[in-house]
Amino acid sequence: MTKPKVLISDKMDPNAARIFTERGCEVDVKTGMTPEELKACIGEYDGLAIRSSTTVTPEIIAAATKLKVIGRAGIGVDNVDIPAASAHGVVVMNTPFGNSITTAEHAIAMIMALARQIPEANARTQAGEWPKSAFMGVEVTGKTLGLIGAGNIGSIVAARAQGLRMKVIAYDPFLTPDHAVEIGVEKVDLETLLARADFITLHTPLTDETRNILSAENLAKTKKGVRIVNCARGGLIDEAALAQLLASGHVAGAALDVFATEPAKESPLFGQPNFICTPHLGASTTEAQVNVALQVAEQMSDYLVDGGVSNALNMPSLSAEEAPKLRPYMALAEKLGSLVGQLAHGNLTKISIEREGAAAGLNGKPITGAVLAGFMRRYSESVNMVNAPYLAKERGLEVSDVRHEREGIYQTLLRVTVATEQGDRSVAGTLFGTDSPRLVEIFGVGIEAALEGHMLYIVNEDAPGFIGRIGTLLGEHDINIGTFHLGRREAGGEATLLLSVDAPIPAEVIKQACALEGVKLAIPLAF
Ligand SMILES: NC(=O)C1=CN([C@@H]2O[C@H](COP(=O)(O)OP(=O)(O)OC[C@H]3O[C@@H](n4cnc5c(N)ncnc54)[C@H](O)[C@@H]3O)[C@@H](O)[C@H]2O)C=CC1
Ligand SMILES: O=C(O)CCC(=O)C(=O)O
Repeated sequence: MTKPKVLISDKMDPNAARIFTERGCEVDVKTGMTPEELKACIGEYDGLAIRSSTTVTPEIIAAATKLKVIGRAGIGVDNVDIPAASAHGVVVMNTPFGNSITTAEHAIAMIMALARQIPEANARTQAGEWPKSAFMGVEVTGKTLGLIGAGNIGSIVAARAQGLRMKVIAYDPFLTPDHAVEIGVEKVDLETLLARADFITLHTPLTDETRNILSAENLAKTKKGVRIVNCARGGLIDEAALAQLLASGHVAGAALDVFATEPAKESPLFGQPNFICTPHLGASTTEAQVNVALQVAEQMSDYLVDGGVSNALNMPSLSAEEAPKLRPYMALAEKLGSLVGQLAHGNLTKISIEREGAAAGLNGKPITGAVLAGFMRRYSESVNMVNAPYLAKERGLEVSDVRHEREGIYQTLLRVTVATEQGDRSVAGTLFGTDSPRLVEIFGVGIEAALEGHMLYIVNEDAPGFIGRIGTLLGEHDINIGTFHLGRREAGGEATLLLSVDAPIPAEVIKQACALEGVKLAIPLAF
């Protein structure tokens, strides 16, 4: 088996390359590439591991014909076009906790540096000035810290700030009152935070809602003498307005680790009084970089080697422990989805997945993803579990997942039903022996078969002589029958025949099969 190939395109702790190699991947490390260089080589790789320097645009993704996973050794994924990745079936993962302590500590360091103007005092002292009377700081004890965003990093900042005896208030629409109590912060609205905070720190992702959250208008509502820290993302603050307020003295200090445009080579903020900045160093500690490198390499290898999915932003999680148990179900689910997609006609707008017996106790999302991957193949060749739910949504397909704890005849069963203009059509399957996927029912007819390779589905009048006729037709065209399965609801009604053949059946032969006496329907299938 060929090894999955991974490209590390940003500076990353060497532990990442070590883990990839140990887990059976081939690794190339190529940092500092231009977008054109990346585009030229990305087609070779199954995995791409990045930090913040590589921007993964739709053009890069379009060129990444083998790519299965993008791993961000860090938290923010605003440098990855997730909709484009999803549409191409590429999983995007991050490492949501590996650098949070480090980034929170950077924010605290910024608060302390601003309170005592340490960078400027340091520079002027080393320049031989000894400017003792030029610097009068403020204590942080007893001051109010306003957090905008109280997720992982915001919560750690809150805990550290409480240790410094600050009062912490937070604006975060998704912070529950219970969690606010748990982390010891007062939940407030943005207006209140702006009016009350002596220090403001930002800890949100950059989204349409948070972009420019500290706009000129909102900055003007802050308390005079406020100090502002941004170790989250550039674009959260109006930098020009902040520069003006620093110059006027309304804002007593600002510290930015991140800028709207990076690398920030020039800015209206540079040179303003009590302005401090660092070049996106929030996550730059030895500890954090080892954490995120190990984690991203483990996660990406889990996916490329074993199919485990964790911390994916565009796919349900599937732990490496869970993956082996779910894999046969996902194989069955994909086959049933594919079968119903090949058999049902017309405009299909509803699909339902029922899990019965043992299957009811499993993680349903990967099973649903696999059914959709099989089903959506009727519309597009390049469908997988990542892009199938997006394509289904795009087509307005209503998807439901229903669990039945009861066991029927089978100890475990998956049933996939589509709503067609002629009514509901459903197929069902189970796992046999060593987890081998088997069809057990097709459109209400009990029929037991493995869904593999090339097959032919026939509905015919249940009358003597038909098996001979179809056998003769296939034999005349040198088509060898592998397996043969029959089923019917009642004698003398309609019979269903499902057979496997060793090679694809030409369209002309299908036409002749349809013309055989008693045949109502003949559809070639492929799995
Ligand atoms: N400077 C650096 O090197 C680093 C920067 N970061 C940045 O820090 C950000 C925060 O990271 P985490 O705390 O781990 O993320 P998180 O997802 O745990 O927390 C983000 C919080 O922002 C809140 N939020 C979302 N929309 C909001 C809005 N409109 N107003 C107020 N709050 C809102 C969410 O409810 C959530 O609680 C990341 O998105 C990343 O951009 C992360 C690591 C390093
Ligand atoms: O990788 C880095 O240095 C930046 C980290 C970061 O911004 C993040 O994790 O969101």
